[in-house]
Amino acid sequence: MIRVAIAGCAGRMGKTVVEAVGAADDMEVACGIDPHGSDAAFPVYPDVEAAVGGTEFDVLVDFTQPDVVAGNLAVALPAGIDCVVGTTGLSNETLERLAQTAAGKACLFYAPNFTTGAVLMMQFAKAAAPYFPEAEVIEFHHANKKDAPSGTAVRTAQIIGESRGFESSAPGSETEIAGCEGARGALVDGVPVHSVRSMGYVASQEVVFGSMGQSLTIRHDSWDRTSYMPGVLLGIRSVGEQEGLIVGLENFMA
Ligand SMILES: NC(=O)C1=CN([C@@H]2O[C@H](COP(=O)(O)OP(=O)(O)OC[C@H]3O[C@@H](n4cnc5c(N)ncnc54)[C@H](OP(=O)(O)O)[C@@H]3O)[C@@H](O)[C@H]2O)C=CC1
Ligand SMILES: O=C(O)C1=N[C@H](C(=O)O)C[C@H](O)C1
Repeated sequence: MIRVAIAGCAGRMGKTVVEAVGAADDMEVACGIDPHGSDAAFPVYPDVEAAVGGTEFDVLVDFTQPDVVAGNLAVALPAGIDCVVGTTGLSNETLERLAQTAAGKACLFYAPNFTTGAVLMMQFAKAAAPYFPEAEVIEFHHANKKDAPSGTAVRTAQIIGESRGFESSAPGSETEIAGCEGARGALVDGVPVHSVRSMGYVASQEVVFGSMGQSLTIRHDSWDRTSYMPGVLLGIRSVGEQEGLIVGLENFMA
């Protein structure tokens, strides 16, 4: 049995992870971590330090918020606890620094998106990028999302920037004639990224490539948070055999 602690267990993703872990044959919810607690059948602690002191567990899953996750990892990793992180907003440099605190005793696995569809969208974008001088990302999320742009959009833009190997001919975030600031999006690694927030969405993204006379649009939609659960469970099952920093679910997909 893999004993799993879930940080953010009372949140939108945390609740779904509690159900998925509880339904899996090879794992159990050891405890939760959330400032408001819950009426759950497992202990819920106010912070990770209290959880480490109060309950034994093998893996910490984190779906909290950008200003919380680094503190959680700074406690769990030096204690030798493998971490599966979905919380977005941490830079690559911060992830690398935190992974080093595990000193080879634990794995830090971060996936900006746990759906297979979004991973494939990013891989298709990587393949397309060298052939199109123009690329833009439009992401659509529910109105309660705290960060913008999304972690998936940032990762997609980084992949496009790395893969295309040339400077974009897109105008970037400037317009030739001054209009409204931000109309051309935020530039991430030379790729304009546009963030839409509406109660109508869970999470969607379009990657729009262009060259003379043609465009290619790659789109992914998450309609329900259960879409992330196979990826989260795969991460929990995989980290025990790993150490150091691993970024992206593609590392574990067969
Ligand atoms: N990688 C992926 O595939 C996905 C990543 N995400 C990311 O996961 C994160 C969470 O998203 P979502 O579930 O929608 O957010 P929610 O706001 O619904 O959930 C976050 C939970 O964490 C709680 N929390 C706040 N502070 C702490 C703390 N110090 N310790 C433990 N828990 C704390 C919050 O409590 P309170 O509300 O009281 O502050 C809340 O219950 C976001 O960064 C989002 O981008 C989301 C979906 C998929
Ligand atoms: O906050 C969300 O909901 C999501 N966050 C992740 C992100 O920032 O990319 C993953 C997914 O898009 C849902």
